[in-house]
Amino acid sequence: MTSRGLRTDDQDGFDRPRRRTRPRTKDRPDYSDAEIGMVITVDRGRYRCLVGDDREVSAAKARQLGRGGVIVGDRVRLVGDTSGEEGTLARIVQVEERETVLRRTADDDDPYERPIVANADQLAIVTALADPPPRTGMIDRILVAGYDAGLQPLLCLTKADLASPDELVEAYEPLNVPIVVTRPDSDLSTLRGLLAGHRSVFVGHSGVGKSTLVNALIPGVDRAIGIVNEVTGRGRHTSTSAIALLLPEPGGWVIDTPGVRSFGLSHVSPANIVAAFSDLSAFTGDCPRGCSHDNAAVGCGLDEAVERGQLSRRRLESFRRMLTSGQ
Ligand SMILES: Nc1nc2c(ncn2[C@@H]2O[C@H](COP(=O)(O)OP(=O)(O)OP(=O)(O)O)[C@@H](O)[C@H]2O)c(=O)[nH]1
Ligand SMILES: [Zn+2]
Repeated sequence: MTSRGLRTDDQDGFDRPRRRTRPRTKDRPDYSDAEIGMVITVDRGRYRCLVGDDREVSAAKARQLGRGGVIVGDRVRLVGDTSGEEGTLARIVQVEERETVLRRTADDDDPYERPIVANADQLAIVTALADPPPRTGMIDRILVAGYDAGLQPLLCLTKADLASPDELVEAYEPLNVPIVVTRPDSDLSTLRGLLAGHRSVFVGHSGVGKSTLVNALIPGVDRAIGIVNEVTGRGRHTSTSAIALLLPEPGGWVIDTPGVRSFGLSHVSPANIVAAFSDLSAFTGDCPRGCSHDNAAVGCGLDEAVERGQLSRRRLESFRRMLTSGQ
């Protein structure tokens, strides 16, 4: 792989190929026979990587990779001591091209993109039915980020012992998003089935029960459950990085992420989101150039499809509500 194949979120930090007369091999070392690992978590500049099936290697980032640029889910080339033995440290010299990147902006006025997870294919939006109360705006925004990143969404409604899921189920059914409802001691086989063979990122507000779910899905894993410390007033669960965890047979990965307060979307374009829905993109071919496809759009092909009876009004409304949350 050449360094031109790199896709990172911190391009400036990377040593881009420059035009020189010196032999190219000097500029672009060949790491194609370096070992490949998957980054499973990041902690204070140390990257824990899984090499092969069961070797966990701690690694630092080579200086040429600059700031940022390596995130959980990345496939990386490792050199140096990759034995994984206690006290050893390998070096990440290259990031393989990413299939997907889930990102958010801290808020919409802050255009700095914060990539969260690489190479996932499914996005589990975890929302509590109560405590904390569900916020559809937040669900919509995470959905938008997921569609933009090319991830299959999945809505996971927790704490059904505290409140009914009916209203939310009704609101999200038109989007054809799979919905799973859980409560303490619920049978998780439907959820397991949806996760099998996928790399699923779990995203949601703090306290919705992500860690509780992960613990139930993966025997032996001990994700800290958020209990507020009475002395410090802060949550005991202070992890700041995502972590990738292997699911038991039939396999797949869960990537648990720290709770988020907001989900900025200034990096997302409406065209990208429409493209994620084949039932809608079929009608946007005749939209005026640069059509925003939202309620304010004039001559939008989606409205015309509703007029002709080819698209349900409810479906369009629910799509537009989601779209508006991304602006
Ligand atoms: N009643 C009820 N409580 C739940 C359920 N699931 C989780 N909880 C409780 O909700 C609280 C928060 O759960 P966590 O699993 O720590 O939530 P989290 O989403 O991982 O939170 P962060 O780590 O801050 O992102 C804990 O006290 C759990 O015991 C549920 O289905 N019903
Ligand atoms: Zn349109």
